[in-house]
Amino acid sequence: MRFRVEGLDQHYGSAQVLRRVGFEVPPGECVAVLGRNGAGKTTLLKCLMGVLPATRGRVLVDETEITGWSSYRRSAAGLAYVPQGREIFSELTVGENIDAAARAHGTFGTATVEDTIALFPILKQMWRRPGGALSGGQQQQLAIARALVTRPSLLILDEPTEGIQPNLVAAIRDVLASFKGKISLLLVEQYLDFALSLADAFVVLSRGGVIEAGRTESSSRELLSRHIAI
Ligand SMILES: Nc1ncnc2c1ncn2[C@@H]1O[C@H](COP(=O)(O)OP(=O)(O)OP(=O)(O)O)[C@@H](O)[C@H]1O
Repeated sequence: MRFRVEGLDQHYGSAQVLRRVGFEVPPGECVAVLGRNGAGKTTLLKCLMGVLPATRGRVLVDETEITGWSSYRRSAAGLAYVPQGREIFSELTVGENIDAAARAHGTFGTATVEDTIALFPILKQMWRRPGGALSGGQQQQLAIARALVTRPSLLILDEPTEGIQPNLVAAIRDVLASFKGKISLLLVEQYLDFALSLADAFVVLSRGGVIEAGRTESSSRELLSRHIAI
C-alpha cells in the first residue's frame, strides 16, 4: 500500500492544529513522525484514521482518496491503529480482545491469528486474564497484536514505547522490525533511538506543520534530537 497525505489542515474550534501536512509512506517502509509535545502528532494520526475529520487536504491509499471515509471503512481497507494509551478493552480477556478484532476482519481461526500470538508469548500465557490486569507493556503488546490480526497493509502506532520497561521496548521493536518490507508502518515516537532503528524516512512536525523531512540514513541524530527535545 502506498499511503499519501496532501495539504492536511485540522482545527480545534478556531485553533489550527495541523497546517498543510503532507508526506508519503511507500509500500513496506517505516516513516517516523517526530516532534515535541503538542506539535500535533496525535491529532494527525486521528485524522488519518478518521477519528477526527480533517478540515482541508487529502488522504490517499494508492490512488483512492479516503479523506471522508469512516474509521471502520479505513480499517477494512487495511489501516490499523494502535492509539496512545492503547485503548484495549480492559473488561474483556486478552483472548476476547484478540478474537473481537479477528472476527471483525474475517481472520478468526486463521493462521494470521496463530502467527500473531506466536510473536507475543506473554499473550498466550495471559489469554484468560482481563486486559485491564496486564502491565502497561503487556497491554501495548496486546494492542499491537490486536491490530496485526486485522492483517493490515499500514500499521499506525502512536508512541508505542511510552511508559514501557526497556526489555519490552526491545521485544516490540523486534516484532515491528520483522514486518518491515511486508507492511507499511507509520510511527509517532518520542524515543529517537527506537524510531531511528525502524524508520526509513522521517517527518518532523512543529506547531502542526512539517519543518523537516528526509531519509533516515542521510540525517544526523543530533539534528533530529534537537527537533524533538522537550
Ligand atoms: N480535544 C482537543 N481540543 C482542543 N485542543 C486540543 C485537543 N487535543 C489536542 N489539542 C491541542 O492540539 C495541539 C496538538 O496536540 P496533539 O495531542 O496532537 O500533539 P502531540 O504532538 O501528539 O503531543 P503529545 O506528544 O503531547 O501527545 C496541542 O496544542 C493540544 O493542546
